[in-house]
Amino acid sequence: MAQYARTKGSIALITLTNPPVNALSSAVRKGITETVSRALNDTQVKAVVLCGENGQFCGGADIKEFAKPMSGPALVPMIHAIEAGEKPVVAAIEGIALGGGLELALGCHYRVAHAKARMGLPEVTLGLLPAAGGTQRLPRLTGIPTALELITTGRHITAQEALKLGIVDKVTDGNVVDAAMEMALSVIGRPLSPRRLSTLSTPPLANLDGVFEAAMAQVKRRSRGAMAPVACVKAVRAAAELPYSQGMKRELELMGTLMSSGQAKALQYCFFAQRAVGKWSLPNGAQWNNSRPRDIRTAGVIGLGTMGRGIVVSLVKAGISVVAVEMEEKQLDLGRKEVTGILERDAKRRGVTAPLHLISFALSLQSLRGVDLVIEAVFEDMELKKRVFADLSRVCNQNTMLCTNTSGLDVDQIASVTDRPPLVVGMHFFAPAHVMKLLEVVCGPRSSAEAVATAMSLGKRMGKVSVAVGNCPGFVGNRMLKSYMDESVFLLEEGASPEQVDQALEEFGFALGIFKVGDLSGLDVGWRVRKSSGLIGPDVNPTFPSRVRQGRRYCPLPDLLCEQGRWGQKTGRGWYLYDSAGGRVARPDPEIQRFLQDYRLRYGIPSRRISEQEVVERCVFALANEGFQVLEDGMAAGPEDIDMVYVFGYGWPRHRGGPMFHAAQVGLPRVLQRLEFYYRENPDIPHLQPSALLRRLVGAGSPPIQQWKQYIRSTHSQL
Ligand SMILES: C[C@H](O)[C@H](C)C(=O)SCCNC(=O)CCNC(=O)[C@H](O)C(C)(C)COP(=O)([O-])OP(=O)([O-])OC[C@H]1O[C@@H](n2cnc3c(N)ncnc32)[C@H](O)[C@@H]1OP(=O)([O-])[O-]
Repeated sequence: MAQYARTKGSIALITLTNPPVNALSSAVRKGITETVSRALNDTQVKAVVLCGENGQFCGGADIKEFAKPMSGPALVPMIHAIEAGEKPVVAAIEGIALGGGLELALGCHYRVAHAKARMGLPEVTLGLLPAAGGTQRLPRLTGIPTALELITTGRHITAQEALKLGIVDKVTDGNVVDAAMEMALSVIGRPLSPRRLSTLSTPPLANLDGVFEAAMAQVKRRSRGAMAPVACVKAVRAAAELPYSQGMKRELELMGTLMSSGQAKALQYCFFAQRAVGKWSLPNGAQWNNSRPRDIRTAGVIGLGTMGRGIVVSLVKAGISVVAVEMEEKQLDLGRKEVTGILERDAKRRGVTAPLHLISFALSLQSLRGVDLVIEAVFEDMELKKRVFADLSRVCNQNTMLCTNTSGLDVDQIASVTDRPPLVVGMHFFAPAHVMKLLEVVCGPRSSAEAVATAMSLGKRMGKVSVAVGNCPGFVGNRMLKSYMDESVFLLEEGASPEQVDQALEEFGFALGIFKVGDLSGLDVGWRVRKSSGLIGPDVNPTFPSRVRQGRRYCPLPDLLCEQGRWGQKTGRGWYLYDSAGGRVARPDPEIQRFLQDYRLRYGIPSRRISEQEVVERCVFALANEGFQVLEDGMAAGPEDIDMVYVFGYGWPRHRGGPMFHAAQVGLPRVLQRLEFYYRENPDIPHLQPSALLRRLVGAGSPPIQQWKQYIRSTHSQL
């Protein structure tokens, strides 16, 4: 919808009205087409100002319409009518001008932006490209290199940067519509052809081939199999080599290859899933829009190890004052140095002052008496955590919320030693905590709606994607990861090599294969967890460790590596070899090949050729199968929650949507059939046995993922 008004005598003011972001739905496109035609034909009107309602210019095409057949006026001719019109049109950009919204503004003859406005062409993050002339007009305005960078990254830029790049003509701190009116009045009568971007030639560029080859190499390296960035480079190249009309044909052609692709569907699913997980609900009816979060102004963090430091930095960057506690002087000084260093480097990068005034460091829990919320990040040991929570319960004010950063221990057990179980939740951050976007908010059976609401909104303030999950061993992410990791080592037993498995998973789209991830995070971490869970103990024969533990198949390979001091990067050798302890570059280790051959011989395991398909299917389908079990156990509210955990916490390739979305895209009958096949081959691996929910969904004709919740029969949901 677009409103029309004539103001200042000769200016037509067209206002986009489609809350919350004035997306260019078919109704809005119809409204713009009609009002622009009215303004161009109204003899009283000398110029036009285009703006958006509610302090937002335009969030681009309506993503919700992509799944439906196209209706209403098309964007390209709509924008062309504005540009070709004989009256100057000024875009008044407030809030956001993104995607089709910026393309609309690029079709205008002048652009005025409010100082706080943000602009960009983020289509690539939706698996698409700017298909309303953005790939042809932007290069003509900014030149090729800038257009390539903005279109292949999809990043948002500030009004100041847009002014510097020549994308906007003026930036104002005042009322942007007034400023646009002023500009409109000032340009009446001036020639418009120099302002029609489509008629301009793209600024010439030396070494054109070199620039595009480098850009293509970079997007291929960065996007690990994603199609859209590659298509974006090709579309911008058309702007450099072809006249506008042919360039537009190329843009449309390339958009056609993306629009119906599985990747675009996956990325658009992620867009809405990321917003859906914020709309949490609990079995007792409490939910995101009926539970008031507390306003957290002060926080305490206990334990300044790797996790604690990252959590302090994230809290401070969210403007919260923090008391950072560490029991030992040496550890406290180390933590202070690290935290201050990270904040200063970050502030330098952003050209601001580091908010060091928001942090204080202390050696005693007493200093946490008055804070609103405490996050505990001490060593992953239940007894230690219980001692800390019992002390906190004594020291902190009655209303202080107590949160644990445990990565898998029972939150309710920790809560049980306090005087306030309803105010205890898990806030499970991912390393490095000031970088990784995922936050698992673990709802214990006694956690109150207020506590969950507070943790979820605090996560959002810290720039995290907060996902509410149930309290079970490993919660959602680590619980599912166990099946994936187990499958990867079982494949080594049967004949694969770490490089082969990692290569298959990296080609699938993971940033790093599972064995490189193991070496990065330290193989000794999992070793300690297996010891504390009783999987490894004095009863295990050290020379011929059993391959059956707790009644299921077990692979002792990782334990045998750790016993040899192969802990990964930190010791310079793990599944791979590194130049030195702490080395980062992984090289295949011939010793590992020999070690695996000896191991198979010793256990009489026939080695066989394992295909890339089998590697991916067994790892990724095992993950999804456990995901179905997590849903059935009520530990995640829906498939979106699981998928966002994996996209934001475990490096799952975003252009594949997430383990559950991927299973839906492959086709649930196929996933079921493959799992049945692998389970028949390996009856001693229970996590390959297809989950009841998967069977039920296939039985119901594989309904779309958005309807899966109806088929979940969780008897004891926690969410
Ligand atoms: C031809 C052309 O070349 C092509 C093809 C295109 O143009 S493709 C489209 C390109 N445009 C984009 O990629 C911009 C996408 N949007 C955003 O990045 C963000 O939304 C935001 C604008 C920066 C605001 O962030 P926010 O944090 O303040 O609020 P929110 O929670 O995110 O959003 C508030 C509500 O608005 C909904 N929403 C936002 N943008 C939307 C859009 N473009 N279409 C439909 N709905 C949208 C969103 O789902 C949520 O709904 P609900 O959950 O409340 O029901």
